[in-house]
Amino acid sequence: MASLPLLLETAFTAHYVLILVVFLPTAWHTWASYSKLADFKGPLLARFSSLWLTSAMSSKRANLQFYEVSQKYGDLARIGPNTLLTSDPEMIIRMSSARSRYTRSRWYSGQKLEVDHDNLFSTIDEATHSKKRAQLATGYSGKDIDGLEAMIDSHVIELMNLIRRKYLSDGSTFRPMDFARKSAFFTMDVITDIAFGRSWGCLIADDDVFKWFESLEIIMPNAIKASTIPWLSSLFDIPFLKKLVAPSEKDKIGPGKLIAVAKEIAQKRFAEENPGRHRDMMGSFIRHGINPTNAASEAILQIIAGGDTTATTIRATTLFVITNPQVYSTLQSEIDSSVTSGAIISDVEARQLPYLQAVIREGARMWVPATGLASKVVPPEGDTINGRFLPGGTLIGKSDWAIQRSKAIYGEDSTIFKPERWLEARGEPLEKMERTLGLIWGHGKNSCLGKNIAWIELNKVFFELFKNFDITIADPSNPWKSLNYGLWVQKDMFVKITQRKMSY
Ligand code: HEM
Repeated sequence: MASLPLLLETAFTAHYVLILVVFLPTAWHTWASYSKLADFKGPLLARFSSLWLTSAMSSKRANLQFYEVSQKYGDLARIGPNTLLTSDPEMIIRMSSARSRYTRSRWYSGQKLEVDHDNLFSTIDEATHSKKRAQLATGYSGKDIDGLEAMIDSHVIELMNLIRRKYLSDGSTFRPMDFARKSAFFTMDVITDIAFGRSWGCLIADDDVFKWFESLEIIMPNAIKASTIPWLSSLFDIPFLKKLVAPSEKDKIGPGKLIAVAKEIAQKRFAEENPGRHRDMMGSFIRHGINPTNAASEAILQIIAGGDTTATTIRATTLFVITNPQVYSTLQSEIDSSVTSGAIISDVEARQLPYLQAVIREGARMWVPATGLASKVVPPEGDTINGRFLPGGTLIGKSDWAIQRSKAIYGEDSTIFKPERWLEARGEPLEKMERTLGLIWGHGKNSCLGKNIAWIELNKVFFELFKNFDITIADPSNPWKSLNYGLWVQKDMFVKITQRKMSY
């Protein structure tokens, strides 16, 4: 039988071995990652671990957490052992300009929907990304697509018809409408029409066809968390885990259904004799050399990238307009004085209405639709910004709320909704505002390809909504549920809508 001293000695030895094998390497690793960016201030937890980022991404108000950090710790704040947050517009431009040596981080690879296949957005390799962008750019510009505007018009008409059919209130009857859901139906119908050549018909059915939005509310927060938090994203590198959580083409609803539809449509196209002859988005991609697998992936991406982002701008801008009486009446006066017929306004005409344009810009500024970190990687040789050295491999994400509420750029009243600022500013200050607002779409080699399409939708939908209807928020003390995960989950925005009398 072992003696007591021998047992104690063994226990002590094991203890030391444990310290040597586990504690010291962990301590060394923590110290090494802390000291790499010791120069940059940020929340205490963030200096040593991903815990701060994990908690921010789980808070449902990540945009505000980033904003607070930027305000407290300045232009380059530390939000993780290897992650900085920038609120400097020039830094965003520097990282994404055409010749920049900064690259896309693993955050992007978390944005793919299909387990084994990258779309444009989830592609990290710079050369592959720029080759794909070149194949897709003409289609996205709208130049290759016949009848883009007429198609968007048809969905604007469906939205107006839905309101008239089911949601018009009058003196004695209140028919509340969830504006959050219906604006998403509108953008979904437009984007599925663009991507697939036929819309999902959410507005006509007045239904969440294929339970897309229901599924998105569950999937989106987790997907964005997984791509933002380094330890979570490494978990999903394990093929078994990846397969377990990824959507399946066999699903009858949600993202799995979307993948199945996209693949079916791409297969049918490529089975045709001359698949590139169609004058629609997929036809354009095919003419520019895309293969069948990528054609399906890019159609899926359009829906993810272009549906809810545009819907967020429609909801937030509408909320700001209808809760600002002076803005509301100025906008309606401009609209009323420019109406000449019952037809849907053309994009060209809408772009000439200064107050409408100012309202859309201000709405997009106040409520940035895509607030994910979208972090870029400092090139291996490092970089020096305002005399501070950024080690190679550091991740740099963006703080949209801080950028778009900058007092230095937008003025002392930058936190309020004031479309007039776009009409009052002149010269260099206006140029700075425009350049900074442009960053809600990203910049340069990483910029949004759907900007033009989104702007056409916004122009038409606001003009027609405020031309035809008076809209008030049903419960001003609780206007909507708006949760931020990098993208937004917005719901329960109930409004009262009444018909306006037309004078044309
Ligand atoms: C208000 C509406 C929209 C906003 C604010 C928006 C914003 C953005 C942002 C911030 C990015 C990423 C930039 C980066 O990586 O740094 C992006 C990428 C992208 N967006 Fe949009 N977007 C909108 C609408 C749309 C629409 C309607 C479409 C499709 C028709 C679209 C298609 C894309 C695509 C394909 C990319 C990937 C570009 C790439 O990786 O090279 N977006 N968008």
